[in-house]
Amino acid sequence: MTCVNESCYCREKSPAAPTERTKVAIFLANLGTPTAPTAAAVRTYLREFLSDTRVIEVPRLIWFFILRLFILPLRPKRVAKAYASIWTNESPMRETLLAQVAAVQARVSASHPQLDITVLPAMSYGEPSMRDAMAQCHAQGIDQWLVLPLFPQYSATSTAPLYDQIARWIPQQRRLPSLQIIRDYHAHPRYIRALAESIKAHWAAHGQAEKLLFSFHGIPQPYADKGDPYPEHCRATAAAVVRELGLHDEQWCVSFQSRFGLQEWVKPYTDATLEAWGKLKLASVDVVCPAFSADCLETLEEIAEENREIFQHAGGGRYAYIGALNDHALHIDMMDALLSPRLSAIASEQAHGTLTHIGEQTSAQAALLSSQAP
Ligand SMILES: C=CC1=C(C)c2cc3[nH]c(cc4nc(cc5[nH]c(cc1n2)c(C)c5CCC(=O)O)C(CCC(=O)O)=C4C)c(C)c3C=C
Ligand SMILES: [Fe+2]
Ligand SMILES: [Fe+2]
Repeated sequence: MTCVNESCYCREKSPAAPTERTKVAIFLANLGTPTAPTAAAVRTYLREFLSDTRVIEVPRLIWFFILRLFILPLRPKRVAKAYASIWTNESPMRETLLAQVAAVQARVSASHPQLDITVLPAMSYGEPSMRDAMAQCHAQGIDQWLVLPLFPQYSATSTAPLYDQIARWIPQQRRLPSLQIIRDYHAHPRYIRALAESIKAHWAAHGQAEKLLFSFHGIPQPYADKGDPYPEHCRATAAAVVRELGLHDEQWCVSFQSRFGLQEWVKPYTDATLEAWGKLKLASVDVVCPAFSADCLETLEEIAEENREIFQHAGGGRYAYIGALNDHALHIDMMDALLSPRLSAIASEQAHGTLTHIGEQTSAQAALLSSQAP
């Protein structure tokens, strides 16, 4: 690999061009989903998911009994039915994650041919697991890892479990990789643009509703009170998209969906908002769910079906769900934009070995050097 800067000192002084391309792993990580739309598979999934202390902060012993006596015996049957109603050959989330992996693999391999990049699917709960993905990269001797959790807004309940899994893996290893985790991208211009364009495309095809509802997955209010920045990230995402769309205040609203358990969650609630709008005889509403990078149970069933029923039963008119970004080209562009600077830095290191890149000196440094030249 030769340096692109013709005047660079590394062209003469750097070690011989490496014969092997640096191996890089990109982990595209999402929450996880059951392996089948059956009560047994949903039980296995919920047991793992709801045993995570990041997700459930109830004291362990109390939660052990609630989970085993009430939730795992009762909930899977009902939730499996909901999964069955959205299942294709696969869980939509897993199917989309695999499509995203294939699209990102094609994109980054083309844009960084000097690197040997492997893009892998990974999930916090269920298969393919983050643990297995890490083991695979380790076995292949991949020393450069980039982790992209597909949660645009950071939450201790969604993003942090991936950090935890990596942190638990680290003490078991002797040879550790170089590691970068992209914490969030809730205000990244490419993400905002992808969302705004998907909304505009929906309006072009179906017309614009009276109101646009940004419905985000909720978290319990006490978690936010203790410092989880997630609700602020959600509001910032919505405000940025609204700026891009040029909407007035009365044309849009933020709400939070998917409550679980008895405690208070971040408000306003999506179902209560839609019921109130229905009672006000709102003629039309569009709902978009920016926290979900892939369509899943919470969008295809809860938003597209359950909440439509709530709105229209209360007296509301036309109801449309604007699908997640999934593997749309602008979403893949966004992932490429998040990854590319990091890949370029690795490629640059590969080209230069450990040398400092003096070709990138500031003009002041350059002037000083030339004035000192004999
Ligand atoms: C206290 C419980 C939960 C918190 C906190 C929570 C946060 C959270 N979740 C997502 C994204 C998804 N959650 C999904 C399903 C789901 N979520 C919970 C509970 C909490 N989530 C449960 C129990 C379930 C399973 C379904 C059910 O039993 O109701 C999904 C869908 C997965 C799928 O298979 O399709 C997603 C996606 C985020 C982003 C988040 C915090 C910000
Ligand atoms: Fe150089
Ligand atoms: Fe959830």
